[in-house]
Amino acid sequence: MLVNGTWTKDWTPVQAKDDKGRFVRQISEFRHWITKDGEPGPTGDGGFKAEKGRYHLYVAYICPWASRTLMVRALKQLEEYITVTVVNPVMTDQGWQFDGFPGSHADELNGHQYIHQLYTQVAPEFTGRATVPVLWDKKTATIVNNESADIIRMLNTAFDHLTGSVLDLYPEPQQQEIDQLNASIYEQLNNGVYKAGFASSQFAYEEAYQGVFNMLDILEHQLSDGRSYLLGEQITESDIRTFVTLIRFDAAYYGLFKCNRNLIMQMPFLSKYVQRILEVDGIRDTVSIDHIKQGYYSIKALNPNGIVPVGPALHIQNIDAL
Ligand SMILES: N[C@@H](CCC(=O)N[C@@H](CS)C(=O)NCC(=O)O)C(=O)O
Repeated sequence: MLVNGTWTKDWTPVQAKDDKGRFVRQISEFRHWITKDGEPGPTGDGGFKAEKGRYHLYVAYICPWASRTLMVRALKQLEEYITVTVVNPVMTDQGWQFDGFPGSHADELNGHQYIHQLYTQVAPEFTGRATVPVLWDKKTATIVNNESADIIRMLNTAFDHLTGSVLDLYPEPQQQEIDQLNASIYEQLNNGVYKAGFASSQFAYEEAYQGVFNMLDILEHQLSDGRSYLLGEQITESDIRTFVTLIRFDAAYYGLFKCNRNLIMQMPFLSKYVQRILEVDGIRDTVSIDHIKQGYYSIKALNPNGIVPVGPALHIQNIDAL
């Protein structure tokens, strides 16, 4: 991580833990919003008007938080509006690195070797972890936002007048329901798998494991009435947040993070749901199972020899082509 703008060696995945050995995630620092007219959003400063070609996303295919921004970019037809750089999936002792792996890119925009250099370019005294996603403003050469929850919400509306997109992932009448569902999905599932994987006590691991499968059971049940998406026939933010964890589950979390009561492919409604979302236009391109496996299994603290398991055989259609 960066301390007063200087990279401290020996990257470790655990950011902080509480007195019971629970994994604690860092709060994101850059919180400006792109808006239709450049007016300030709910947090941060104004000046970030929606414009074609002005903004850029730095992402990792391994990262569920970054992937949700890619999903919304695809669903909201923003591919022509926001450019993307994908980092190398294998974490180095200087964190995320550019280039050198099939499917990853050089940093053509800023010419850096590591993501942490973006942070110090903008904030020379930055202290904290250099995370992806990073939403970058090419015009003012700064970080707009590094919190994926904000990024997916701003992308849902800010460019609609330019793109003509009518898809609303956070429709007004369902906002309360979506917020409630998102909160439990985040706590028990999205971050729950990390809490299981990075637990530093048996207690913290088991608590997280229970949460993960409790949430999966709830979602499996919710889908069992035949609905297409969690809240009905319309895809929403909650589906995006759920999908990014489900698509990584069998390939990485089941093994590496010890979330091993069962695979997602053993849960019939959830497997069909994953397949359904994967088939939505543009989504398949946001997933790389190769990056996911290589990336997670390169976390030395959990897998010192870096051996990547061959299985499990994934029963998701066409997943091998990803
Ligand atoms: N709150 C952030 C979390 C992002 C995050 O934790 N990203 C991880 C990858 S999955 C990261 O970049 N970690 C690098 C590090 O911790 O040094 C978001 O949702 O945007």
